[in-house]
Parts: sequence; structure tokens; C-alpha cells
Amino acid sequence: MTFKLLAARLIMAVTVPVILVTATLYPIFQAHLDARLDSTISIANAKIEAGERSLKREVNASINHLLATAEMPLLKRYLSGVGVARSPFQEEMQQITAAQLHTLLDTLLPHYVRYTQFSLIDLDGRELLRVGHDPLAQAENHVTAIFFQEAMTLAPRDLYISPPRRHLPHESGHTVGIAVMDITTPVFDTEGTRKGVLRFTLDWEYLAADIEQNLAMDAWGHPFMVDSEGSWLLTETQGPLSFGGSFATDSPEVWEALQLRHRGKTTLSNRLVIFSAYDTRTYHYQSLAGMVVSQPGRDPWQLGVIIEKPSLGELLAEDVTPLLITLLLYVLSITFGVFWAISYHRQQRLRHRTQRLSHEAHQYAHDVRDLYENAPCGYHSLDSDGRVVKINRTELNWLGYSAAEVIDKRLYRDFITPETRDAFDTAFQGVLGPDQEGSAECALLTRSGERLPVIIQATAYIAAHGFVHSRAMVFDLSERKKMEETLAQQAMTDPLTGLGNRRFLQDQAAMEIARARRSGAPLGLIVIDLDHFKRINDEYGHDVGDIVLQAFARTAKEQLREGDVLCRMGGEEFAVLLPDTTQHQALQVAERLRQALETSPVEVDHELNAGRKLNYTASLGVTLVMADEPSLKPAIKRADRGLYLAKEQGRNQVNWQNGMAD
Ligand SMILES: Nc1nc2c(ncn2[C@@H]2O[C@H](COP(=O)(O)OP(=O)(O)OP(=O)(O)O)[C@@H](O)[C@H]2O)c(=O)[nH]1
Repeated sequence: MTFKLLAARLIMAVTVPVILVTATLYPIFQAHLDARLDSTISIANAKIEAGERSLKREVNASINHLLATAEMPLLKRYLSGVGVARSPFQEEMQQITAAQLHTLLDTLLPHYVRYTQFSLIDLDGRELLRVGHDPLAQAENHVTAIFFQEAMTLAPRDLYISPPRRHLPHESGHTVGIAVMDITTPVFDTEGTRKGVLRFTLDWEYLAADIEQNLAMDAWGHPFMVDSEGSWLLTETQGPLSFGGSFATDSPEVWEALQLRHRGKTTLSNRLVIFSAYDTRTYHYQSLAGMVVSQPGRDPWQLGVIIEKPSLGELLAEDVTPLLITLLLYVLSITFGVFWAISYHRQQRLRHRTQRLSHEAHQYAHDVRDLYENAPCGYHSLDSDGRVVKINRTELNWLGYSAAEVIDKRLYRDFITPETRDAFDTAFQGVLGPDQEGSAECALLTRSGERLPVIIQATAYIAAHGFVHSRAMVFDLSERKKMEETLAQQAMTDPLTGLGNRRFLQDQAAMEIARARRSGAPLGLIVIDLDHFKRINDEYGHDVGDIVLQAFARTAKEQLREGDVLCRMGGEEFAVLLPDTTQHQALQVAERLRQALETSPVEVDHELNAGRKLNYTASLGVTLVMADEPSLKPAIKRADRGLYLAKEQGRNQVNWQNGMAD
């Protein structure tokens, strides 16, 4: 359980800092990435613009050359001789002019790398003149060519620009075909008569080289240039497309994006396409050109670059410092988290342990309090005045008071019965004195008026400044007293008959004698002895003898008053104390007893006595206890003498003995 908790906290300690650090750093890196992207876009736009400018500049210069050439008097003079009947002289002059023109153009060509060919075409599409890198090429008829047909409809200074095209290798065996584009303008003779078309063929790869160089942005930039039909216009050799290939098929998603706008940028998953339209027809050239036309459906071109969006990895790879700082932050935050988790876990364990100990301490305190409050003995503490400052529930229950009624309100000695109060006071003085302890056996007076015998054992609680209070244990003695009483009772009772024994008789006699002395009332005494009891034992057995003795006790009690004291003196001899009884009355009681015994045979289960009861009798000596006699002894002596005489005289009779006679 504890390990699981620690593991959960550790996971949290790692996860939370990682989330926090990531949440903090992510916007920073994102902003950094956005800035990098913005700067990349700016650079790309600048490069696209530079590419456009470069292309425009080159084409522009070529147009100016074309128009200037078309305006050359030498050319016009040459054209004036074309298509007209000439004299031999004029023919010679025409050939000289043609040679001069050819020489001029031939001289011009090597100075401008971008040109591959100059050609002058007559109204029938035949080449009048051609200067170029492929001098062996045979003259062509261009009457069906678009550039020828378009140029033939143009006014002076208007011009036609063809889309770049692959210049096919000539049959002569030149196998290298290069990409070229044509710019053409109509030409007129000195009279202003249309005489044909002047065409400059430009090396497209030379024109586009700048674009490729400008847009190849390190490793992540991929330049492109396509016409409005999706034809690839670049001559790169590394890419999947060669000049004239279908970009629309090769990169359909980029092509689709290019269809929507002429300028701007589009995001394709992790790539960014930045592009701009280039329209040869609508550019305002710094030239004297009039209208510019081109092949229908091929303009505008799209010039742009595809770049990989910068990634966080690239960014961090460029500069490891942020990466190191980030890692440091993660390590620090995770370390802090783990440290927190472990210390928190320890704290929790400590807290649980403290709570458990506190709980145990509370439980212990509760147990101690419970033991104090509900102990089988009373506990109390008294201040030096004897006032109750503390008392347990057991003792309060004995007394019948509540704590509120007793504590700080009552003196403990008020709960002690007056008879035992001295003993308590003495013991309490002992606690306050040098012995610092005391004990007393006293009785508590309860609220309901009952007396509760107790023994109080107390000691003093002494602090540095002296006596604080007493500490007393109070034991209930009522059970013990009852037990003592029972034992005392048993000590004075004859177990066979349940009558008091000789000791009991002496105790009772002392009281009755004292009372008789106080009251002056006569006190009678009868001593009874069963007749021939030995014979009963002998004949019927000891058990029957016991039964007879018990029957005697019952019969005798029936004949006596409540205050009379019947005791067994021993063996088959009994005595009766008769308080407040005169001689006459005593003799009457004795006689009544004798008769009752004589007429109360005992039912015994014995073979000798089958179906019959056992008769028995007793002899009785009677006397009065004299007022001046200190004990019962003399009276018993007299009664015994009377008994002896009764036996002597035949038994089953009463004999009176007068005390005065002694
Ligand atoms: N069964 C029984 N017999 C007892 C008990 N105590 C004394 N005895 C008997 O009582 C008899 C007393 O006999 P004796 O003193 O000779 O007197 P007696 O036989 O009564 O003769 P008299 O007194 O002269 O009439 C003895 O045999 C005792 O053993 C007792 O608790 N139970």
C-alpha cells in the first residue's frame, strides 16, 4: 500500500513538472518556429522577386535588342530588296547588304550568351538569314509555326514571346537539345512595307539559371516554374522532372494549390509552397515594345519555391544551447518533483505515525480514565481543607450524587457517618502530616440515607510547593461485613437444628440480663434435656436421633413467643431464655413445652417402628435470672439442678428452682 502510494506520487512528481515545463516552453519554441517560418517566407519572397527581376531583365534586354535590330537601316535596306525584281547591280548590292547583316549578327551572337540563334523570315515563312550555334541546320519553312503566324499579324514594335520549348537536335547528328524560347517581331523595309519576321532564339536554361540559383534555398528549398498548362519550365537535372515534364501530374496537390491564386503561400502538411505568377504579356518592359502577345493558354507562369517547414528538431540542432537549457529545466523540475514526492511521502508516514501514537495515547488516557471512573473501588482526592477536588463515578454512584454537586462544593467528611467521622479525621490528619498517609474504616452516608461500610486508604500527593491533594482509594466493605456477619451467625448456630448454640445463648443472655436490669422485668430460664435419648440412638440409630432433635426444635419453637431465645446447649440439652417472664409464667411455658413434646411423636422411617411414631419426652429445670446476677451462669446452674431433680424424680416433668434459695 505504502509502496503503491509512493509510486503514484513519483509518477505525479515526474509528470506534473514535465507538463508544466512543456506548457511553458512550448509557446516559446512555437513563437521561435513561427519567427523562423516568417523569416523563411520573407527570404523566399525576396528570392522569388529576385528571380522574376532577373528573368524580366534578361527578356527585357533581348526585346530591346530585337526591336533595335528590327529598326536597323541595314536590315530595312536589305528588306527593301527582298521580293522585288533587281538588276544585277542591285542583286550584287543586295548580297553585299546581306553579307553585312549576317556579319553584324554573327558578331553580335558571341557577345550575348543568352542568344542561340537569330533568324530573318520572309512573308512566305522561308528563312532569309540565320545566324546561330547550329550553322549546319537546314533552313526551315515556318509558315505554319505559331510564332510566325502571330508575328505576321503584329504592328511594328509589337512582339510575340513564345513559351520555352525543347529545341530538337538536328538531323546532322547534334544530339544535345536545349531549351529555348523565341521572341519575334514583324519587320518592315525602308518604305514601311511588311517584309517578314525577325526571330531571336534565347537560351532558356541561361535565362532560368538565375531563378534556379536564387530559389535553391540551401537544402530545404525546392524551386519550381511551370506554365499555366502545368508544364515544367526548369532544366534541373537533379529533380524528378526534366524540362517539359508535367508538374501537374508529378505534384498534383501543389499544382491544385497554384490554380487557386496567382500569388501567396499554401501549406501542405509539413511543406510550404510560396509562389508568384509571372506573365510575360503584362509586364511593362523598359523598352519601346508595344503590345506583347504569347502562345494562347501558356501564360501566366508560376514561379515559386517549395520549402520544408522548419521543425523544432532542426531549430534545436542548429543551436544546442536551448536544447541544453530545456534538458536542464526538465532535469531540475523532475529532480524537484521527485524530492518533493519523497519528502511528502516521509511527512505523510510521520504524520500517520504521530496520528497513530496520538490515537493510542488518547485510547490509553481513555482506558486510564475509564479505569479511574469505573473501578470496582472508589477514588477521590481532597484538598488540604478536606474538600473534594476529584471523585470517580463508582464512588459518586455509591453516594448517589453527581460530580457537579460534589466537586469543589462538598467536604468529604460530610459523607461520613457521625460515628465513624473521628476515624476519618484521624486518617486525614495522617495524610496531611509527615507520614503522608492514613487509612480508616468508616461508613459512608448515602443520599438515600443508607450506610455503606468502607475502608479508606489515602496518601498525599506532594509537589515542589507542598501538599497538592490527597489520593484515596475507598473499598466497599458491605460484602465483607455481610460475610463476617454470616460467619458470626454460623459460629453461633447449631447446624443440626438451626437453633442458636451455647455461645449465642451467652450473647443473648448478656443483652437480656442488661435489659432486664434496666427495665426491672423478670427473666426466666428453662433448661431441657431429652429423656433416655441414648436409648433412641442405640435402638434406632444416630440418624433417627438427629431427626428427633430437629423435631424437638420445631415443636419447642411453636410453643414459644417471638422474643424467647431457644438454644441448643449441646447433645440433647437445650435452654430457653424467657424475657419479661415471671416464675409462674415460666413454669407455665415449661409445662406447656413438656406436654407438647410428650404429645408430638416423631415420624421415623425404621423397621422397628413400622407404621408407628416415635414418642419421646423431656425433663425441664426452671428458674429466674436474678437481678444481681452478673451472668447466666448461676441461673443455669440452678436450672440444671432442677433438671437433675426432674430426672431423679422420674423424668418427663418440670422442676422449679428458686434463685432466692441459694
Ligand atoms: N443422635 C444424636 N445423639 C446425640 C447428639 N448429641 C448427644 N447425643 C447422644 O445423646 C445421648 C445422651 O445420653 P445420656 O447423657 O446418657 O442421657 P440419656 O440417655 O438421655 O439419659 P437421661 O438424660 O438420663 O434420661 C448420648 O448417647 C449421646 O451420644 C446428637 O447430636 N445426635
